[in-house]
This record gives sequence, C-alpha cells and structure tokens, in this order.
Amino acid sequence: MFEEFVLTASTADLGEESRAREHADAVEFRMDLASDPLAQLEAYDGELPLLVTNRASWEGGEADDLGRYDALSTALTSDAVAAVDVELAALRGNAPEGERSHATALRDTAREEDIAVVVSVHDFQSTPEPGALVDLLADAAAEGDVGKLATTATAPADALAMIEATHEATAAGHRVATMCMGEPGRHTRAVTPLYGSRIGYAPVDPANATAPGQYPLATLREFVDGLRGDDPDE
Ligand SMILES: O=C1C[C@@](O)(C(=O)O)C[C@@H](O)[C@@H]1O
Repeated sequence: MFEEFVLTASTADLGEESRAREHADAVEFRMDLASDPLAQLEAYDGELPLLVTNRASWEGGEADDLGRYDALSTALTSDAVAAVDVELAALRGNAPEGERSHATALRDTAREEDIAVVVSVHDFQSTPEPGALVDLLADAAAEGDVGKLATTATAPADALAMIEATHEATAAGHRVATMCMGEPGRHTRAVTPLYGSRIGYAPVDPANATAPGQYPLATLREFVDGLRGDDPDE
C-alpha cells in the first residue's frame, strides 16, 4: 500500500463504504469518532481496505488516550485492515506518559501482520516554514511507512510552504502524505499529490468532514485525476 496515491474516504461509519467504492481506493475508519467501532469492524464486509485511525485527544481526536491502543490492537486482527495511523508524538515520546511503549508495541504488531504504518503530525494552529515542515516529514517518514503532515493554513503562503515541503521531502526520498486544513490551504489537497503526497482524505458526505477544508470525496477524486491528466473513462 502507498506505492501510489491512495484516496481514502474518511468516515466514522463503515456503512458508507458502498457509496465510497466508486471514488475511493481505501477507507479511513475514524474509530475515535465512531459508535461501537469494534462491532463495526467485525461486521465489515466491504471491498475497500481500511486505514484505521483512533486519534488521541491530545492530537485533536476523541479517543480515550491510552485505552485507544487496546481497540487498535483488536482492529489489527481484522483482515480488512491494511494500514494503521500512529501519531509521531506518541512514538517519539513527547506525548503523555505511557504513549511511547504502547505506540511502539502497536507498530511492532502492525509490522508482524504486514500492515502499513502511517505516522502522523497535526498542527491545528499554523503552518511552520518549509524547512521545519520537511524536518517533521523526515522524522515521521523514518518512523513508519508514510509520514503524514496536516497543518493549518491561514494564508496562501502557508499552502505554498506545504507544497514546497512535499516536493523537497519526496525528492529526498521520504514517503509522505501532506495537506493543509482550513480554507486558504484547501487546494493543497488536490495539488500535493502531484508533488508526491501518497494519501488523500475526504468525506463521502461533506456534512461529515473529519477536518476543516476537506473536499467531498467525488470532487477530490476528480481534481486529483484531472490534474494528473488521467482519462476519466478508464
Ligand atoms: O490526519 C488526518 C488528516 C485529516 O486531518 C485531514 O486534514 O484531512 C483528516 C483525518 O481524518 C486524518 O486522520
């Protein structure tokens, strides 16, 4: 997974998979936003592979912090799960007590099961300058199979910084996924795949966006394929 760009339908409801199938390559299952996520996983009989995310509260999610690892470990036993998201701060140990050992053990389990590890970083306030973004991407990519960075754009220059950092990190050999949150950075979701970003996130139904500035799934698919010049009939 992630040899090429993967468009995920980001959702808390696996029942949406049938509607996502036409446009998405995978589903990001936001376990922290879902009701009874493990029951949903057990009942899942969709076609799209799953990226499971159980975002910690200290990183903008709603999961019970250390408790989320139990649910993630159970999720990794599901055949449908092809990738798991882990926060860089958890792996690097500058997160709350106990995170590092849990995150490392989860990554070990994922590797044993041949499940890809997406190591993520979020900045809900701002977008640092490109050099700092490249450093974050290099750190995240070194800890897993893909280093993912989502920052908040408050001006067009922030979007430009993210595009530049995507290009530089990819040119340096790091496998990354990048995007800006917020209106001025919205277009980065369509454009960074041209510079190497490997994952896109979009809601099937715009009312259920999992981050500010996401395009609806069908729209992002059209933008990414259109900018790449892919033939829509193929
Ligand atoms: O980390 C990410 C990226 C994201 O925050 C976005 O900006 O699209 C959406 C989240 O669901 C996902 O886990």
